[in-house]
Amino acid sequence: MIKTGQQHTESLRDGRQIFLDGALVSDVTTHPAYRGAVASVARMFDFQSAPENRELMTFETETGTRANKIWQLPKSYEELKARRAGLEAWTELHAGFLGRAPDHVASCIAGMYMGLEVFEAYDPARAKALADYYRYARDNDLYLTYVIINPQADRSKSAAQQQDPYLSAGIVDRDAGGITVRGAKMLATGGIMANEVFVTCIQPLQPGDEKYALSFAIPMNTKGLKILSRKSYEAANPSVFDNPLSSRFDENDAVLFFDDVKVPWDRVFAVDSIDMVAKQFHATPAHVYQNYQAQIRLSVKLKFLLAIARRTTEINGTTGFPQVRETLGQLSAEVASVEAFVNAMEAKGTQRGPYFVPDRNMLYAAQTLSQQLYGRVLNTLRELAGGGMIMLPSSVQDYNNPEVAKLIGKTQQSPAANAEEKVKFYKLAWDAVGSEFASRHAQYEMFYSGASFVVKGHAFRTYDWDAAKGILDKMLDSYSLADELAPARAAE
Ligand SMILES: Cc1cc2nc3c(=O)[nH]c(=O)nc-3n(C[C@H](O)[C@H](O)[C@H](O)COP(=O)(O)OP(=O)(O)OC[C@H]3O[C@@H](n4cnc5c(N)ncnc54)[C@H](O)[C@@H]3O)c2cc1C
Repeated sequence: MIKTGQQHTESLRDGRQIFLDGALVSDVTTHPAYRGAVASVARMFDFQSAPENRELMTFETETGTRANKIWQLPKSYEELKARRAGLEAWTELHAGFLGRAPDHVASCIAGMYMGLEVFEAYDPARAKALADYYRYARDNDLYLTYVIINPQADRSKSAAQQQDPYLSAGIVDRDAGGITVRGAKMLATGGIMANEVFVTCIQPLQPGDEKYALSFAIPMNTKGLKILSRKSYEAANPSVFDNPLSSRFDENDAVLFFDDVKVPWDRVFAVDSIDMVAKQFHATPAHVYQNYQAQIRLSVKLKFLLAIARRTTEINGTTGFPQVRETLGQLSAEVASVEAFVNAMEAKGTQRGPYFVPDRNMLYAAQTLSQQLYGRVLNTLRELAGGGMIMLPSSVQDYNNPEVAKLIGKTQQSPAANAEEKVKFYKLAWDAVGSEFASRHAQYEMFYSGASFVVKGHAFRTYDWDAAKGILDKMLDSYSLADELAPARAAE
């Protein structure tokens, strides 16, 4: 099934329990805190279902139906590239500002499915649940989010050692029908407008944490699932002209609380096994595929920010200054490096059984460097802009006052844009660089794939140290103290 925007939007009117500002949200699709983001996701579904995008966005499944390429299991380098083209086109619709657009968790579940034998070795019943779920989610074109982190409380203690044993979501009961889960998870980005959530734990669990070792997926309207939304930037910034990003791409992040939620066995992919919960990400292509998607998204977003940088200098008449050109050159090289990493992940990809998997170490190198890069890029944009992003009308309402509108026309001048164009551009630039929405994005890019020490740990573990060591050893082997002293000793 290939959903339209309308079909997806309707699917969200399902009685889910979202709490915002102390109240229960009755309809996420019309609520002023979320409707802009919901409409943006609807546009993505419309794009994928447009007949002219059929080849770009969809593929034929083994049963002869079409599905979005986000669910595809590439068998070759060429298929991986073709899948990337679909993901890139989709990302351009939101310029990379929907971090957990439907392609992220779909890539994770597809990656888990590519490693189905790991689940089969663990428990054939759980492997069947995963395989059935992959096909179900794909064939119903579901938008999935995930919560894979236990809530922050005392990070020096394990999940079981926290004061409240059900702070982190854990199993409280089980019977022939399934498991019952109680406790919280952070942070369901996009959870308010996803169809289902994949719940598990990616942080290393300790012996004694077995009840937190779970892996399952459930609909967002499951009884007992409470979605505790963060502050809505969209609600605070309803004008598209004033805040073109906050008003339309605030995907939201929510704490999920599982209030004795019943999960049927056919939705449970792992349980009780600390080992399997780790393996589902790292012994299958899941972690690689989900984060490969994230780097594709980031490369689109960085190109968008680079274009803002260039436009800023044109608007301000500074492009010709050598120092400014140097800054733009540096920025463009940094942005190109992320695209280069995506190409390298693909070019160095390897066959894993029937599937083609992007290179793990190239991915972790990209993640390590791009976590540091994002903040630097924002800072460079601030440096190029000066006060232009601040010297702006207070809101679109200023244009309703003829006297103020005239003064705006007089004071907003540029060699490359008229007053309205200049204001329009700088409001967008500020929303990308300096608004509360932008600040949350800086936090997102630093943390969505784990704290930096975690990501660097992956880079350390997967680097081909032997190859590097071989070069060093060859050099060391090419000389010795004995060789150096030999002529003198021979002459003695
Ligand atoms: C905007 C945003 C959206 C997110 N969306 C999602 C989502 O959709 N789904 C999801 O599951 N998660 C999501 N997350 C959570 C994200 O995965 C975590 O923030 C990330 O894994 C880091 O975990 P943490 O926040 O608990 O930080 P912590 O693990 O508490 O780390 C914070 C800092 O504490 C220090 N620290 C902590 N532990 C150690 C240690 N052992 N050794 C050394 N230093 C340490 C480091 O300085 C570290 O940077 C999101 C986070 C953000 C900010």
